[in-house]
Amino acid sequence: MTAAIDIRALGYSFGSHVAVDDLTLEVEAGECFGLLGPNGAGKTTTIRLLNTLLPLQSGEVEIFGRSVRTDAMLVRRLLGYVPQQLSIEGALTGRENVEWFARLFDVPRRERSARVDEVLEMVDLRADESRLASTYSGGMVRRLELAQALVNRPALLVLDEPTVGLDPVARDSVWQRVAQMQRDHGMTVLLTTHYMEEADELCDRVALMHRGRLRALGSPTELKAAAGTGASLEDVFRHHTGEALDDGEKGGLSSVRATRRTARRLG
Ligand SMILES: Nc1ncnc2c1ncn2[C@@H]1O[C@H](COP(=O)(O)OP(=O)(O)OP(=O)(O)O)[C@@H](O)[C@H]1O
Repeated sequence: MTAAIDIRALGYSFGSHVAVDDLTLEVEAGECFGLLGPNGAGKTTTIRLLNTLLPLQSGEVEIFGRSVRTDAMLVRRLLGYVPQQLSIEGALTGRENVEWFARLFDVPRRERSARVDEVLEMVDLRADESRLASTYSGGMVRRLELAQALVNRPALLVLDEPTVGLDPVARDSVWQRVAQMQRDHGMTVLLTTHYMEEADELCDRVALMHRGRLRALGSPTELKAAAGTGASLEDVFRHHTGEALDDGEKGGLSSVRATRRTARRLG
């Protein structure tokens, strides 16, 4: 069966700095797959390579058998993407934001209105669709971004740190939506998160990245069992790298959390 994501010997450098180093990884169709690691591990670079936002330097990536190198337009049609940075427009209403994406992704004109209704329903924002997005809470903004990413009915949903900076209730609500959509639509989901307990609960398999390299790959249960009795995914990471997960660069996890917290409300 064709893999949803097939990454082979992927490498990417910013000048002399190696961000992704010989990464080989397959994600199966229908899987919820977590890419985990501290700041600077190379997760966002990997995601930007597979969603065609960065050009490949070395290695190959195929999405459902389509090469990102030669079939970039087809790959984009297969993908929904929620980036780390906010991607919604505060001066538009929630509904207008989703309509804008529907146009951008060529959802046929006569289907647009029904599709927008459908995704706003999925993320529970129908009642608030006429409010300006600048009045939304952080959790509502993230759910609106999910609706945008889903409006072209992607086979693969890619989420880069979708819940960092949100409070536990808002995080839970975003994850519940993702899990439900995956169940209901058989979508493949690739996500990055700093929240190990969530990765543990949601992901069928995870890859631990550290300094651009793959350090461990497997189901959370397998990885934890191999790291010792009672081990958590944090322990698994320490076991494979000798470092704690929040020992990354740029001030580590707390600085990213702070960044997202300030970005929580638009306007
Ligand atoms: N545009 C850029 N120019 C130079 N270096 C970059 C650039 N983008 C990323 N890097 C560097 O490449 C490495 C990998 O960064 P990347 O953003 O992929 O990591 P990450 O695992 O996603 O971390 P984070 O959670 O902070 O986004 C880091 O050392 C980072 O500083």
